[in-house]
Amino acid sequence: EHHQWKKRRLSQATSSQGIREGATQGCHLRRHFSNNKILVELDEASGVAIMKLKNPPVNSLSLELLTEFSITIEKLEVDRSCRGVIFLTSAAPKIFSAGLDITEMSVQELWLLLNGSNMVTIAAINGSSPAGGCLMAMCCDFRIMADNPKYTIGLNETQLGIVAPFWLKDTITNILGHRLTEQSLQLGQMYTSALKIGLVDQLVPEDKVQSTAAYFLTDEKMHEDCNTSVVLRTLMFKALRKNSRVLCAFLREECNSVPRILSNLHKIININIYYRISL
Ligand SMILES: CCCCC/C=C/C(=O)SCCNC(=O)CCNC(=O)[C@H](O)C(C)(C)COP(=O)(O)OP(=O)(O)OC[C@H]1O[C@@H](n2cnc3c(N)ncnc32)[C@H](O)[C@@H]1OP(=O)(O)O
Repeated sequence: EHHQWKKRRLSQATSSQGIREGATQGCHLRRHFSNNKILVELDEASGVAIMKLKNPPVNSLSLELLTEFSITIEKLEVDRSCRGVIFLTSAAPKIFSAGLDITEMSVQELWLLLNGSNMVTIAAINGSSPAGGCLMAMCCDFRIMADNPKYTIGLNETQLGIVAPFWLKDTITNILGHRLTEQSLQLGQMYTSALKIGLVDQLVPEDKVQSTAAYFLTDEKMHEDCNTSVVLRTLMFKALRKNSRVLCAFLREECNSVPRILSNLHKIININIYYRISL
């Protein structure tokens, strides 16, 4: 299975299909990376990359999508004009992702990539998000979801007869805590009230999901959050997850220079770039 994935990945990387420079819109230079299943729009002025899944009808995580996902993340990781933010969202209405395409490959590579990423990642969940769709969102640093009672999110693996592996359990435990995770996995529960249990960070009207994700990076949001930038918060997260002393020391050093950082968002962005390089 892994061999098949590697083979596909290699052939797609070498064919390099669909990478093109986009047009200038106003004074903002936008670059579009596009392949069959993933659309990326990178705004060079803000350094914000929006990554859209487009695998109709339900955005299932097929082998092809997962392969393109890996290639895209790797490209963004090394792209200096991407200042570390992805809004992961769906190009289709109503469904964020139906999860793994059951007939195909493991989703573990996606988990490794998103968890190991040095970029700030935000899931803009604009529809239902069962199983692998939920996993993908949980691997992001923040989750913004459309406020629509028809949309559910959760790990329904048990209902499908799949035993959740330890890494999936650990991911949800980090977010929900131990007891709620047990309940959630035992029942294979899908939630309509994901905010209440903390599975998502914010519910917003459907047409505001993407703009709210974008707002996370602004100075206003930083001031709202007690003058703590999203980048520093994310560094803290990642340091905790990786439990790395080096990373914690680096974070402490950056926190000491907060007043200097606060005055200028670009400095924060530079820190993030430095952080990425220094790992
Ligand atoms: C050990 C490793 C752990 C990894 C953890 C991850 C595991 C997984 O992700 S397993 C997959 C779990 N996914 C689900 O349980 C989703 C099941 N689907 C749904 O709940 C719904 O389809 C929906 C809410 C996503 C969408 O509902 P709706 O808009 O009503 O659309 P339909 O149900 O009519 O579906 C349209 C079409 O899409 C096909 N489809 C749905 N889900 C998947 C899928 N996961 N993979 C492939 N195809 C899927 C569905 O069969 C329909 O096809 P047609 O009948 O041919 O139109």
